[in-house]
Amino acid sequence: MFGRVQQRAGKDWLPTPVRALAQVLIRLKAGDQAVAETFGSLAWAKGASDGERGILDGNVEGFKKHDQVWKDFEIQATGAVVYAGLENDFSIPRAREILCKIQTNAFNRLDPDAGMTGIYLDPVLAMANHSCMPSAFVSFDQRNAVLRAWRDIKEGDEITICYVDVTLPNKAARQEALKLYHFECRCPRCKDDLDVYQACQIDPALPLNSLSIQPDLEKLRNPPIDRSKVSKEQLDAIYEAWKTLPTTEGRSEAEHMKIARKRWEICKPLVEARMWAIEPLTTTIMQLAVCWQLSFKMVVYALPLLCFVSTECDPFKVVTPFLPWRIKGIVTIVQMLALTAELTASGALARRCDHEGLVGTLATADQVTMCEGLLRLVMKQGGDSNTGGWHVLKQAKAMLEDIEKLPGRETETAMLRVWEKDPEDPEASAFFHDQVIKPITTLASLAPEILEDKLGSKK
Ligand SMILES: C[S@@+](CC[C@H](N)C(=O)[O-])C[C@H]1O[C@@H](n2cnc3c(N)ncnc32)[C@H](O)[C@@H]1O
Repeated sequence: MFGRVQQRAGKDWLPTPVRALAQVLIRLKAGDQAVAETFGSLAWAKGASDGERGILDGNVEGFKKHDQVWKDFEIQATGAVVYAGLENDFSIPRAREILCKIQTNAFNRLDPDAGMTGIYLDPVLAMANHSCMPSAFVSFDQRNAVLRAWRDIKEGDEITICYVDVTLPNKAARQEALKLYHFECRCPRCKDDLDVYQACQIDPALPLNSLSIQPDLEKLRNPPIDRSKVSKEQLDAIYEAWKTLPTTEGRSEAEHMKIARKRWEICKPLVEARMWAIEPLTTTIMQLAVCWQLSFKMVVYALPLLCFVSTECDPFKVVTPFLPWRIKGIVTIVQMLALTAELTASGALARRCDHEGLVGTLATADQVTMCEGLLRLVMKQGGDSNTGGWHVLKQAKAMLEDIEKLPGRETETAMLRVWEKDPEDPEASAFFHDQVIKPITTLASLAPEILEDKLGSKK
């Protein structure tokens, strides 16, 4: 098939849906029973009106209403049939219906590391309906999909998942992303158009954060924000204005800073309302942190920003602490702490950073214990959601093993091991709080001032 594409189109690749459709057709022709039960029998796919239609729903009537999409599907169906050499086996309209089934039921394999990396279809997982406040989520571990509870699920409760990026900023953005599923979401978040703070407050997963990098449940229940400073209309206007600015990908640090200052200016009302978890403010901060991580001059400043995003933004946006995004955020903090620990030990920290509060906090914190505590948290949160292949967890495990080999840390390691076994143990819990959570919270608290200093109008 790829040989034909190369010959006819001079390309060595095919769009993902075309490849997926071709795979279904080839399997059908080869007599694969499971594929026939899922997508429709061979007779049906050939055009017979009395053939079995398969268990998957394709929303064909819904797709037909979108002229352009319907035409694109025809081109894609033709491409799959022709390039697979199956012109004499399948009718294009039926191939197009199978494509509708694929589009309706396949997961975009959205990877926290690599972004979009193809699609995944499993007929059982495909039965889960959507909610923007789901009870479960699917994450990918190499070629496996893992369905995991987002919160406690009682027997008889519906298992729902979020079909789109759960961190999309508002109802309009989620509805747009859901367009091709042909339904209007009526979940509690959409019904009352709740923002992330309001949605977090009513999310049954909120208490799970007692074992997280943001264990202050009171803060999650009553966030210290001032909603009166920014209206709903303003929120939308900020998001729209932000989108008109150039993106920061692939830019030099100087160019990124220029754009970040404009973004900061646009986000001012959100900053004043301390609504850090509302987009586009979180992304502004996170992208700046990523830029600073690669900068010789600013690398130390990336640390408080990352702590800030992990404690003041992510828990509101993604309420469940063991979602890959949140775990990855913690591992990134550990990587940064490994660097600042080295700078602190060699005495180079003060030369690389002129922020007294930041230098002082790092000088008094036991950064290795912070790393070890965070890594044990990651292993606890991430360990059983995963079949073992996610490289972020492998990395965390390797870092933890390295720390365990360091001499003279027996007391700290012993205490953290007690915590890992029983986070409620009073002594171990107090140790974890003092040595890990407290310094992270202090580092995070420096971020607003650093951001204003580097991005504010006086610059
Ligand atoms: C992957 S399928 C889910 C399984 C489907 N309900 C079934 O019985 O085959 C996706 C389709 O289910 C329907 N659906 C999913 N979530 C929904 C929701 N929250 N409200 C209404 N319809 C929904 C939509 O038609 C959507 O295109």
